Amino acid sequence: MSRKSSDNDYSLRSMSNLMGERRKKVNDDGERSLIKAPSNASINSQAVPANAATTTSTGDLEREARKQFQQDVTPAFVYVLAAFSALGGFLFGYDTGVISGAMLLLKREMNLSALWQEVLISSTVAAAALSALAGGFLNGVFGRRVCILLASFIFTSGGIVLSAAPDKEVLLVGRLIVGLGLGIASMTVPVYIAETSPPHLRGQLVTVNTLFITGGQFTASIIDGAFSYLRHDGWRYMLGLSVVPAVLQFVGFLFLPESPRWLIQKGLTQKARRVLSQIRGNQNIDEEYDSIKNSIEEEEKDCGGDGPVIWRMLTYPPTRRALLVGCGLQMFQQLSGINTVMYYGATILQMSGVRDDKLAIWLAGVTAFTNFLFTLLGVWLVERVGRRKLTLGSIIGTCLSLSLLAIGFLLSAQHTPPVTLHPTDPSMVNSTCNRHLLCEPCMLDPACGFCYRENSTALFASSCVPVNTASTEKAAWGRCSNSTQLRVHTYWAYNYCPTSYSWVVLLGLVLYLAFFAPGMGPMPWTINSEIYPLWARSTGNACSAGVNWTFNFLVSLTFLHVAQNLTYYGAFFLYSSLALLGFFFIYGCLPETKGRRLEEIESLFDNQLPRLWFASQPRRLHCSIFFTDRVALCNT
Ligand SMILES: O[C@H]1[C@H](O)[C@@H](O)[C@H](O)[C@@H](O)[C@H]1O
Repeated sequence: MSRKSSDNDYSLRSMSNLMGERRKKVNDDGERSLIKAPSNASINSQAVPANAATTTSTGDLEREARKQFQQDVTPAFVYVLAAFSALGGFLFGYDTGVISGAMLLLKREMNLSALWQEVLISSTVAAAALSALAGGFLNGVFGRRVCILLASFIFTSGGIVLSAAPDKEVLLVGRLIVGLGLGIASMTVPVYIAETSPPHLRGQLVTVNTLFITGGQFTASIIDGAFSYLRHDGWRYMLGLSVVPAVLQFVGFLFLPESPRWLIQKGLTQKARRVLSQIRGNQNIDEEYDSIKNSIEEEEKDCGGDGPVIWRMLTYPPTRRALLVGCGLQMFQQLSGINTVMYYGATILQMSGVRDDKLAIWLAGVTAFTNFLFTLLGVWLVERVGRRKLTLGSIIGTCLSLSLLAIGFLLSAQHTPPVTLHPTDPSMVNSTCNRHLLCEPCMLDPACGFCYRENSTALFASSCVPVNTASTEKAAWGRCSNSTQLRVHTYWAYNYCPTSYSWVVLLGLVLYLAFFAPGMGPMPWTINSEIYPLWARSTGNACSAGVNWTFNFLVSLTFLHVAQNLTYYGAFFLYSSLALLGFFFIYGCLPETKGRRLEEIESLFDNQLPRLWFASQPRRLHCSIFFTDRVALCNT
């Protein structure tokens, strides 16, 4: 280290220690409650006396210096912890994403009916919803580290069962096992990262977990694309490869420490001190240790009472409100339709003119990549603009782009091509396909597809014919059942209609991902990892993750039915309205948690829900976090 920088370090460290001493002194004088107390509307900028101006600017300097100091010495170990934990996020994304490509091969090789395909896809999500709830209990009793080890062990076993599955029943068992791992990992990893990160990096590091989720989804689509050429057993590699990150995480966590907060809660104070010094490098940990310990003691007094944690949470107003906000965020994340856009992305791109069916599997990758790319933007923004602004901006953009998507589908439906040929075949007698006179109703009927010819100026010779039950890539009979003929200006459109308005839909899709991915994608996970006090953290995260998986299950399972009943534009207008509802909910209820210590955040929920956010202005944040001695000033 150069002399200059070590001098710098030295002075910053002395300043920090000095500030620590001052805080400690105030604490010793019995003012400790002020760290937590200034939560309510009693403090605002006007309450600061006139002569506070100079104090404030000195305060700003001190604050900057302190921030700089913290940033300069954040030990690399914190990043190692976050990266190994976020492998859980990667597996979340990989295992939910890989199945769509694997299914294309599986349904052919195992002769899967539509029902079996649906069961194999949704069983994992349903198992995740249940195990996320159980994860709350496991986290509280055994700790975060054991739960992450357990999840990676389950992922490994699930991957092995899936890759070796001799029949569809064993496949189902494998998918259920993977779902159990998903539920536990999805609720534990954000909590572990939040509890081990320093406050100024917490949002960013927890958001990295969602970056890993979307990275897992993107990797899954690449692996799907690569192994789709391996017609025989390609799916075994797709499903089995998840074992690699799972084993890596398991081995890594054998050497990584437990969350210091959980250790203090369990009374393992010496061990907690050791872990804190390890993860904070050469920083002074006394202050952080005392603050965690004090808040646990206070929590025990405050939230007293007996009974299961969920009951105590529901009967104690601040945690009840936090739970409502956390679950609401997760519900609106899924109701904004992310997973329908993820599944439907390839079809949307097909509509925009990419006709090659073989490309479909790669096209899903484009959507996944866009989601990943914009989540990266979220990692950059979260500590700059804060959680609240980022989430609000994201959901309003999501709402508008969903409307644009809907308008694109509406325009396509209004200008849908007519059916001009009505070929007869004995099988048509019982088919619904010959009743459709336009492409739109033909496309919405899962039993039919649109077969047509096209030259550079027009579409002609179109018919609505039954789909081949073994493969939706061609028709059951006629021109579009013949792969050779399909190559020469004859096209088979299943699940979409050719349209000249596809660019509107495509624009809507890109804008949707650009708005959703930085905010509504990661923030529900990030915010949930910070809004509950320690005693309620595992249960709160278990409930909110359970809500996320439940709505994921409901939305993806009902999407095709909703589209059939309301048409595609109806479905996307519905998701857009739900996102608007989500905007009002977030506007009224979500406080800013950026930069606060986990121990302080509980006080943000002291107010009635719709007024919550007024209680979270940054000025008070600084009063309460850094200048305990000045809180008295702020309070006068
Ligand atoms: O935050 C994640 C992310 O946005 C994923 O792309 C999505 O598939 C998940 O359902 C969601 O929870």
